[in-house]
Amino acid sequence: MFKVLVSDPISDLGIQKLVEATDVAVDKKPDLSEDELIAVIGEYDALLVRSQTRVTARVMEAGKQLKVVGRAGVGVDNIDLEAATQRGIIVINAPDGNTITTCEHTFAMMMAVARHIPQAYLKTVGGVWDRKSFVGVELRGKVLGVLGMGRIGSEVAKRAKAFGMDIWGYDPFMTEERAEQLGIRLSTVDDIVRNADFMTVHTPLTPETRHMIGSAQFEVMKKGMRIVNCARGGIIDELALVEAIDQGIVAGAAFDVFEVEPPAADHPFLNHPKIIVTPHLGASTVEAQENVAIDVSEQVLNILRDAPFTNAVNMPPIPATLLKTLQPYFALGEKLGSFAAQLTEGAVSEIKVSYSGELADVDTQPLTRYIVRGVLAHHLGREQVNVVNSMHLAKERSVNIIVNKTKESRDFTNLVSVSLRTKTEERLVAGTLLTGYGPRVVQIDKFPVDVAPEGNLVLVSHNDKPGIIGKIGTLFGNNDVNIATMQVGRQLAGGSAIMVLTVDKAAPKELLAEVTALPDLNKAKEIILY
Ligand SMILES: NC(=O)C1=CN([C@@H]2O[C@H](COP(=O)(O)OP(=O)(O)OC[C@H]3O[C@@H](n4cnc5c(N)ncnc54)[C@H](O)[C@@H]3O)[C@@H](O)[C@H]2O)C=CC1
Ligand SMILES: O=C(O)CCC(=O)C(=O)O
Repeated sequence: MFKVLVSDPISDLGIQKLVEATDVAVDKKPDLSEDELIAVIGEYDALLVRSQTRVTARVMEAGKQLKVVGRAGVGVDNIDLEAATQRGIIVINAPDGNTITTCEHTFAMMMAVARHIPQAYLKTVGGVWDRKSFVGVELRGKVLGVLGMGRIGSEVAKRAKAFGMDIWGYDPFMTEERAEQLGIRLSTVDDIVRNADFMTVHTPLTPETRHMIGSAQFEVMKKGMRIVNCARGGIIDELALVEAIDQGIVAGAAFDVFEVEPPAADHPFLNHPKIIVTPHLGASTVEAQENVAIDVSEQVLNILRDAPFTNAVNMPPIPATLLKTLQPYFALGEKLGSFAAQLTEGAVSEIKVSYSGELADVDTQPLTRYIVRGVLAHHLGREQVNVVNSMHLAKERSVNIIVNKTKESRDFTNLVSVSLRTKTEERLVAGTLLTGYGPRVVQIDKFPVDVAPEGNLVLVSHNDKPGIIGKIGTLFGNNDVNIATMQVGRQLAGGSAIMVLTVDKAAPKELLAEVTALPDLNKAKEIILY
């Protein structure tokens, strides 16, 4: 008999299939503290959660029988994925079930902020008949900026059209064709910030999206903008937003999510007259909670019964012998993918992977998944993309994947090359495993190099002229950024060349701008490899 623990409020109807299964016993224990959960988790095979239960490494460690953690919802930021993967615990989510519900909540918030509904309600029930203080604005004819055009962002855009809004969208994976299909204007964050009347965010929280709207954006923002966040706290800098409202830049904001949940009693959003809030209710409808619970229950049953399953957000099993051969390449593959993604500008439409040398004889599919993960995770977030779902996510975004194999591998026993195609360019990064040295990047575009793919790198493209290295070294020194290694690659003396620097800390944007402004410099770009 399998034992399943449900530790958050999850729809009864949704988990009916689990409850009725003759080989499963379900216990519901909501509101457990971490220690209470640790005390009981040892006897369970599966754990079902929403967003309240924090499934930490300690919980996983105590879950000696635990085979699967099911998240009834999208975001898995309350689950320690690394710890789960290390212990072979499969983590699954239900990515589709709450899309419409969250989109509708976004609209509820957008309309509430446009018409001051919560503020007017409070006054009216308090006995004050005040019609002057709450003059609102129409949605019709206004520019709506949507940051993140995935499942929820796309549904928001479709509905906003019915309100007669002019929709400007930004997503690193959105192509012009997709924007045309949706009838929206493919835009940039900067354009949206400068032109939108309403802005809504629908991205995951990643190092790249954290504070993507902060003081720099508020400084140039269109005056009178109204901002909605029903995605994740932290995408918009909370303190900078309050300042922007108080300075009259932002007219109002509606937030369903907070950087820390629940927010402290003295959080500046609470009691602010121009900010309305809900307690992370985006997915809280009867329908969505049923949908996500049904999806996740079905997958949990499949996993417990050893049947095929979908929507795993961490590692799948790979046959032991294949794993032995491929494992050393996984980190290299993911880093090459990430390197190539950071090098490339615009929406990626094709990922071409070539395996040369000894890799030509083995099933490289699991490795391709790592490479695709590296490419996609740069924009989608590492917790959202894994080796189980990376190919599926690429397909969903119409990214074509081509794999070639050849026994020939120039001077290396093995060579993995990853090239990414966008509408305007094709960029290539190739790497190898060198015995005794580990992963190395050996080619960037047409230039041979030899670089360890880790930490903070700066890639400089320039003309091969005397004195350039010295000038760059001086600028880095002046900015207190220590250069650990420097590699220069060129094809012909005096022609175009690249320089790859490994640096001890992130290079500030201003420094990169100074380097780019040097004579004979084309571009300086930061590449971060974890
Ligand atoms: N408030 C709530 O209760 C709920 C919140 N959510 C949250 O909403 C967010 C969106 O969910 P979905 O649409 O289902 O996810 P999704 O994965 O379908 O879409 C996210 C999109 O964000 C894009 N993106 C990544 N980095 C970006 C950047 N720097 N700039 C612009 N776009 C970027 C991705 O390319 C992707 O298309 C997630 O954070 C999710 O956790 C989801 C459901 C309920
Ligand atoms: O379970 C919930 O209500 C939270 C939903 C959510 O934020 C998500 O699915 O990402």
